[in-house]
Amino acid sequence: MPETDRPRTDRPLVISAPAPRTLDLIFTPDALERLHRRYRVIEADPENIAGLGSAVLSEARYIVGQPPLSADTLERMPRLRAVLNVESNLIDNMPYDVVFRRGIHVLTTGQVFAEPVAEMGLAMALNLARGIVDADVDFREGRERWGGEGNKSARLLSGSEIGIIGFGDLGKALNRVLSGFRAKIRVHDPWLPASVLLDAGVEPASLETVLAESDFLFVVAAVTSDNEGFLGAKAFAAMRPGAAFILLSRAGVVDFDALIAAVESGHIRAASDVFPEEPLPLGHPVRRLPGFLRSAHRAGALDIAFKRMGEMVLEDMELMDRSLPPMRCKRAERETVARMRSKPVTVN
Ligand SMILES: NC(=O)C1=CN([C@@H]2O[C@H](COP(=O)(O)OP(=O)(O)OC[C@H]3O[C@@H](n4cnc5c(N)ncnc54)[C@H](O)[C@@H]3O)[C@@H](O)[C@H]2O)C=CC1
Ligand SMILES: O=C(O)C(=O)COP(=O)(O)O
Repeated sequence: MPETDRPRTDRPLVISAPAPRTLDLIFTPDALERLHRRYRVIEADPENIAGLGSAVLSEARYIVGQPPLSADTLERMPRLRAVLNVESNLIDNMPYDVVFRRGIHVLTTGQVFAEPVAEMGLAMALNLARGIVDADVDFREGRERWGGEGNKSARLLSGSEIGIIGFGDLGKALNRVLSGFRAKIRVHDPWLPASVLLDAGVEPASLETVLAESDFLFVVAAVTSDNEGFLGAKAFAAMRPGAAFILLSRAGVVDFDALIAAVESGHIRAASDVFPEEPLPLGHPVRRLPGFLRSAHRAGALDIAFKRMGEMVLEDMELMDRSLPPMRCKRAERETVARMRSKPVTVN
């Protein structure tokens, strides 16, 4: 039996606070069994980690989840090695200076969403290009237009010019799924050096260039303390007439009223997976806006993605148990962690 599968008598202690996830969501039954075989798992109220008591806090090696932690609580957790957040977004809810000074890893499993979101982005782009959903609705209602008649405003993704705003896990996955389309892909990401983009085969570009030179523009930038609402009326006006604006990260990077106005005027088309309020009120104007394709924050939330989170957590905890560094999850960086502002989901 491999060393990692052997039942342990001295099982390390894990505090479980995975909200908004649950352990059943992120672990397959087999993985959950492996978790319990290797670790003593204490379920916690994420809002009251301090209330767990000193016996638990002093033993805890890992936290699965991203609950708020005070400096006092951290002080009571001398054995803590990692916070594994089972989310994509990092929340500014713990004293990161203390966490980094202590060498505690803060890890995110957000990479699991990259392929699901990229595929949804591709589907949205093709849909905006070919009007598939609208044509289906017309067909159901008996007013379909046949052949070229139904393609008056259709265009090709192949050979087009594409912009990607944000080149983290989502942006990189999007670039991969777009690789068959012979498109020219420009990327704007102010936190990355040009060489990272060039190595990925894309052209580094300013925000102005991606806005002005794209037929399809994908937004997969995280919301940060520096960029809230940075895509507004001026940005939409700078886009090519008829271009497609595809928002996949968070509504917080966009002035949503200005986006609605730009689509309403017929200047651009848009698709979005994310909205300023979720769920969106029934009377919200974007619900009935022609030229706008809506998706109810479904891009990343696939069961296969959630189950990968559990695998990543287990693999990294097992590495750290052997005093090796975590290799599956992404580490929060001391320079940027407290600047992240993407609002966490409330519905999985
Ligand atoms: N719709 C959905 O289902 C999902 C949405 N998301 C959202 O997408 C965002 C991105 O996810 P990941 O790629 O995994 O995160 P990531 O942290 O890997 O990448 C974010 C990228 O944004 C870049 N960035 C920061 N400021 C920027 C700016 N002003 N302009 C352009 N780029 C900028 C960063 O340099 C980084 O490369 C997350 O913050 C999350 O909120 C994530 C997963 C699923
Ligand atoms: O599903 C998404 O949109 C995500 O970004 C993942 O959400 P979370 O970071 O877990 O709130």
